[in-house]
Amino acid sequence: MTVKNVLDSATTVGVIGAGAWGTALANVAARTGRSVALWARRAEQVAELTNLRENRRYLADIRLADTVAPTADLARAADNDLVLLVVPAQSLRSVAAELRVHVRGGATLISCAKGIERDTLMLPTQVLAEEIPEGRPAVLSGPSFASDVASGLPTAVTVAASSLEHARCIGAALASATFRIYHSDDVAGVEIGGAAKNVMAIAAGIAAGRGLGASAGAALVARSFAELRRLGKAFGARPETLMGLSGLGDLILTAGSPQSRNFALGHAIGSGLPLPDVLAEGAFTARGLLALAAQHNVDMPIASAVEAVLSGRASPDHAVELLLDRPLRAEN
Ligand SMILES: NC(=O)C1=CN([C@@H]2O[C@H](COP(=O)(O)OP(=O)(O)OC[C@H]3O[C@@H](n4cnc5c(N)ncnc54)[C@H](OP(=O)(O)O)[C@@H]3O)[C@@H](O)[C@H]2O)C=CC1
Ligand SMILES: O=C(CO)COP(=O)(O)O
Repeated sequence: MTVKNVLDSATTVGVIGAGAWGTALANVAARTGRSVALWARRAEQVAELTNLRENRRYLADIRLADTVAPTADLARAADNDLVLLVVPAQSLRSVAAELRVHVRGGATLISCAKGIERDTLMLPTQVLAEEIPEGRPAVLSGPSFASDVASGLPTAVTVAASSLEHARCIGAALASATFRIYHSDDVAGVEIGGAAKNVMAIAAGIAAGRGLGASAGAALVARSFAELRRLGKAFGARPETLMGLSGLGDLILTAGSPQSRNFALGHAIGSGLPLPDVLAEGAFTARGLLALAAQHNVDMPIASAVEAVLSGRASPDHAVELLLDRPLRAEN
């Protein structure tokens, strides 16, 4: 498929994964007038989506658009020009491996997951390139809660691909009045921001749960961004990407809102409450993030504190003490 016909009005869309984000993105694609196949792995979920036109477990009170066709048939969702992969980062490889035989050569594969694969330290588009070499990988990321997007509230995200023209075409194919899509060719920059901000949002939640106050919260976000920027720079990410929607924008959203599942996990840890049973990608990415940082000689004390708490090596209070005990230094 050429980049040109990504823009074709006949371009078809498949969404792999019917959680909160996959369901919201299926509705987003449907807004452009396209028919969308939405794949869920469980037949009973497909039946519910088909009969109720609602995803009660993951995105309650939002009506599934009429042109979204739920399916348990992976081939049906994969056999499209644009395929959005919206499963957790740690499941992406196994899903992509199954998908490969069904994908059209040259199909655009858009990773919508935010994380780092634990065993390989790969970013999601690297996993896609390895598992489906016939596809053309891209990433969609930015500050965007599924429920906001599905409710039609204004949202802006970034799509990145190795070719800027490819990214532009994807953006043009999926954008709508309330879903603005900026384009970029800084794929690693966009993916690092999305992975790191989830870990930082856990730190912000822990601080809020411990009652450390708004000033500490702001300091934590600023110093979290310094860590994200240092790691991004080591990967060759552009400063405007890191300061843009997928970096600073998403950090501000998730580290500042109890609506974030990563923040909510941190808040529960900090306040000693039962942990919420939701997908908090930062918990699966913290260790990989630190391993990548170590490979690049990048200091990430906040991410390190989060990992120490998650692995049980430090209590939240001890982690805070360690951060406050660090030597005073120039701000960078
Ligand atoms: N929610 C949001 O606001 C946003 C989420 N994202 C990212 O999107 C990704 C998905 O998140 P989200 O949709 O919110 O997560 P949810 O927890 O809402 O849903 C996860 C979905 O993935 C499915 N799934 C889990 N494991 C597998 C597997 N091994 N094979 C196939 N399907 C699987 C689940 O199916 P089942 O029900 O059968 O377990 C479920 O449909 C994450 O990386 C997240 O960071 C990005 C931006 C916004
Ligand atoms: O990535 C998100 C918003 O941009 C969703 O954040 P949570 O996964 O923390 O809910």
